[in-house]
Amino acid sequence: MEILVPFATDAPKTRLSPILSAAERQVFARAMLRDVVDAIRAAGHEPRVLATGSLSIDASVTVDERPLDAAVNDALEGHFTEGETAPVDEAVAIVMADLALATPPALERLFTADGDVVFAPGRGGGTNAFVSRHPDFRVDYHGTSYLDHRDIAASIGANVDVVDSFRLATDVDEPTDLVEVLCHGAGRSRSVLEEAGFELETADGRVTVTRPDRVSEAGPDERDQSG
Ligand SMILES: Nc1nc2c(ncn2[C@@H]2O[C@H](COP(=O)(O)OP(=O)(O)OP(=O)(O)O)[C@@H](O)[C@H]2O)c(=O)[nH]1
Ligand SMILES: C[C@H](OP(=O)(O)O)C(=O)O
Repeated sequence: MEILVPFATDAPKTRLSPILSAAERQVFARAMLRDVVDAIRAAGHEPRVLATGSLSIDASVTVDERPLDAAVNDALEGHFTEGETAPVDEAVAIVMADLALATPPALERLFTADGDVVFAPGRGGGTNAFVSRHPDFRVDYHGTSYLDHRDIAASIGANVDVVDSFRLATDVDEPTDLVEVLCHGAGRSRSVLEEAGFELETADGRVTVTRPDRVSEAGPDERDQSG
């Protein structure tokens, strides 16, 4: 199975800017990417990173500067048209790079599920990962992409399966998502947060993350600029 991991190299994870500086977001995004690559490998597959720019990582990297949909759709099309001899039933998977909780067993469930298109939906309406065995399936990310992708699958007559997985549904987009990494994560993503001083905080029965040694009026980016 061909497995692609899209990755935005410049200014990744902007929604984490309230709690991570630009430089920290670069480090954290790369840590998540490496955890995802490792989990895919441990599930028995060799992924290829589909990046917007050059990237130093121990994995195959294809650079495509175009926006996400264009880059992924070109890869999907190429997968099914590449060479007359390519087996028509060979699957291709797209796994997002911000699935910090992804484990080999969770990925294996996705990779082995039946269906022309198999989705691992993300919390909040996104499409965190999918497998396609249908040559005409194309993506339309952002917004409620999971619902849009189901519509696209229906429009081409593809049968759909869905993998219900907490680990694959948890993409790390917002500051509150760091709670999940500290609660359930392992590997580099969690280590980066711990080394940056993040801790879980429980107040009034709610769990958030806090960074006791960095409490400041200024946001992370402002702190960076002030040195
Ligand atoms: N190849 C490629 N990957 C992208 C692009 N935009 C986002 N990604 C990747 O797609 C996945 C999901 O994207 P988002 O959750 O929006 O991540 P992001 O763009 O880093 O985060 P925000 O800036 O907060 O939206 C992540 O693995 C990103 O690295 C793009 O234009 N090209
Ligand atoms: C790419 C996008 O990611 P999200 O913004 O939902 O994290 C999506 O899954 O459609």
